[in-house]
Amino acid sequence: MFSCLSLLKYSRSFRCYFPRMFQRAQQKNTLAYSQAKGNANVNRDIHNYSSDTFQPAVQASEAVNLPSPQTTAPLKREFSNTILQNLDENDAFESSDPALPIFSPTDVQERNTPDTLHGVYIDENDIDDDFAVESEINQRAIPWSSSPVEHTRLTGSMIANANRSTSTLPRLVEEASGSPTTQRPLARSQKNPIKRSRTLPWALDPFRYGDPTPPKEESIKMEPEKGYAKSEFQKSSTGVRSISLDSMPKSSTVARNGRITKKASVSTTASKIPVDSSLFRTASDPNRKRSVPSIFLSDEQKRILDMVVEQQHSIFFTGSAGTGKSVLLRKIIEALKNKHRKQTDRVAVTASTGLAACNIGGVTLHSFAGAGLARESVDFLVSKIKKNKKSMTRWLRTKVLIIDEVSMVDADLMDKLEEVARVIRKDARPFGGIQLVLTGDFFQLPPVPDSGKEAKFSFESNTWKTALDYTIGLTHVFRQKDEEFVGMLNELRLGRLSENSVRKFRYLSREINYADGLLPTELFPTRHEVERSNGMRMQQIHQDPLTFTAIDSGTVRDKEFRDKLLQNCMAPANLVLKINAQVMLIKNIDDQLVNGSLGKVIGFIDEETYQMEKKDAEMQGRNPFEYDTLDVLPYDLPDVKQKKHKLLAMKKASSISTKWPLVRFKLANGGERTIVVQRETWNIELPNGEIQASRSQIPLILAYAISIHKAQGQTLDRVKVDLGRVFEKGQAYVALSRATSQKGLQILNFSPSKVMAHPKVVQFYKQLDSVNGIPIRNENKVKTGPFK
Ligand SMILES: Nc1ncnc2c1ncn2[C@@H]1O[C@H](COP(=O)(O)OP(=O)(O)OP(=O)(O)O)[C@@H](O)[C@H]1O
Ligand SMILES: [Mg+2]
Repeated sequence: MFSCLSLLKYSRSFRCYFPRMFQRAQQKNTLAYSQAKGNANVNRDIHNYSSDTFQPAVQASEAVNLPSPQTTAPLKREFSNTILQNLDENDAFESSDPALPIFSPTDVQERNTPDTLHGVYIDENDIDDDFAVESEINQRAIPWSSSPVEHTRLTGSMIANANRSTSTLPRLVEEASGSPTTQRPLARSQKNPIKRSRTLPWALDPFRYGDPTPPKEESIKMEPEKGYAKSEFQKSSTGVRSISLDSMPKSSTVARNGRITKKASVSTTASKIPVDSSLFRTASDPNRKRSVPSIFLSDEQKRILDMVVEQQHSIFFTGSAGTGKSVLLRKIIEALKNKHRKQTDRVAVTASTGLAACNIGGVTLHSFAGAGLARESVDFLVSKIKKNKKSMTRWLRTKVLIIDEVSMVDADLMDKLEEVARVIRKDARPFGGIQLVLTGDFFQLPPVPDSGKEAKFSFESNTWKTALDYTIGLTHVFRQKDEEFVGMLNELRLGRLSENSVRKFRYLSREINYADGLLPTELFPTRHEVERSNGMRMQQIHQDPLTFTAIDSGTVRDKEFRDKLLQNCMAPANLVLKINAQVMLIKNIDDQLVNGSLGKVIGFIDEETYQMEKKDAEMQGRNPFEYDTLDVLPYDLPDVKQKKHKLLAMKKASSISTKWPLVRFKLANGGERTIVVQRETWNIELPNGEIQASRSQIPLILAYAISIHKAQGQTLDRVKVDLGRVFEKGQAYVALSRATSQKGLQILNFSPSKVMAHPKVVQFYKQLDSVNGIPIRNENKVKTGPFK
């Protein structure tokens, strides 16, 4: 009788005639599932934060009686909540008040408008379905461009703009993708049943824990291939069931012996690269390396890649700043898109904030969901999504949902979207069977709460317990090579500093004089301070400014709305440069010139002048542009006739041609390279390939100052941080962990009270740690237990 009823409940006609009841039954089902899962999860999870990194710091802090975060927390919490309640995501860490990060009542009111509180989101009704797809025209690649051809592809209205301008950019058109077709909800493959075990038996890093000094040899031998090993559950002394990654089945793609060569790694190549004597590398240069730096994933990164792509597990991977989360995420996206290359809309690339989304070429989680700010009930959100074909299709087609910077996603949003997914996809499994790939570091910037509410971290959501198969931590810090500095940053991360570290951080207040004259980038908590600092520096340069205006395009035609989407983009709408201005590259160009590279504008140049100088230099056997500014060029020529000819040619060329900044970059190895910097593209792209908004701009920003919010994710060789106005938990850690070394870091107003870790986060990571203990590591071999 009971089973007959159950059958009836799930039959098609039952669904048709009693949809609410069906929905409730599904929810009940999942709730039961969640409860069972939740219980199982008491014993859950992984860790990576061995007591090596946690405990000594804590004890040391207690020993010297430093103010703990707990003692200062209530005041700060109140303070930061006041601010956070009234901010949108872009302004969350950037007050408009120069003195203090507090807002005036009008500011608060303005910022409190519903559509700004959660930053950018897409109202699907704003998108024109009938956006005309333009055909491919003139694919001529520019031979002297500093940009890879694929970065100069134009879309939509960009083409019209580009055609109107005198730009010599190649007129390429993105191949437009058609609207996705609605399909039946697809469940996750039955071949990959969801494993509900929690693990964190992570390999301790050979560099950090085995031998503190990196091996001298050219290559570092990683674990030998073990092939497919049976998943092996082990019981720790605390009764925790853990599964070792080492015993996870490995696919052939990543099970191969991982050999990381120093040469291949960005972080280790620098000292080996000779000073670039050719200075110019143009598209026609055979030696020119294109695209992003070639990075070989470490063994732990490869395993996560495998677990996501081949084994299709739902995963949260974390790790301290600089452990390569973003590098790994980009590889995961690439691999998943390749895997689903015929149906790329199966992979939804999203991030909690517009800035993070723009950095990975995705959309915000809100935009993906198509549920606006998602403050309403699940029923309301479901009906809203159902009314919009595009949103509906997205929910039905998505197989993998990637969320970057998940530390800034609120728990309530997570739970709502999880339920929405189940209801819309008519699939009672967590998140309607969508595979989740989450990444971020909860010790960095926290979620922005709704007005009047306290923000809850996503790890506090029910979804966290039910939808994730594994929580995995990356342990090897790539950004800093100095073990001592890594240790100090770890203590900072936890908000517990030893006396020794406090002394060392205080010592870093000293002035640093850089022989080459390039100044460190200053990081500030508020946007106002950033603008003031950059403005002041630019004023001191007595040169004519040149403004580079971004060419924006995309399927969103409403300019205001598109601007809003793009306001989080690292590339500004208007870039004002002057000769001698200090700039920072915001895209990876090749192995040497990467996001964060510092340089100085030495001139503005058009193609003809560039080619002419290159030719002259070749003929004279010298390096082209070996002068401080372009002004000296013609006068340096020995022959008067030649000089005159050149001046005339330059005049002619400059009157008709677009000029680009010629920038002399400082390389990590101490050398220099001078390149012409051309436009690159940033896209805000929906899973179906539709580019909602696109910005084509010179990949440079003024490097005198940037906000801590914008610096999140960056790697910087020269940094100056004033902690005087830091007001949010995680801010000091985010700011200081951008630096690659103590040598290139100056800290003003350091105080242990500025170092605040959220107690819930400390607890979250501590729990993970104390549940599973430390995996024992023996040489290069990872042991699966027993755990302490
Ligand atoms: N496998 C690798 N080999 C060599 N270098 C790497 C590797 N992975 C990451 N890196 C380098 O380490 C630095 C930090 O990487 P990444 O920005 O991905 O770290 P992250 O964990 O995302 O840091 P954050 O939390 O600060 O955003 C970058 O310079 C990156 O190029
Ligand atoms: Mg990152």
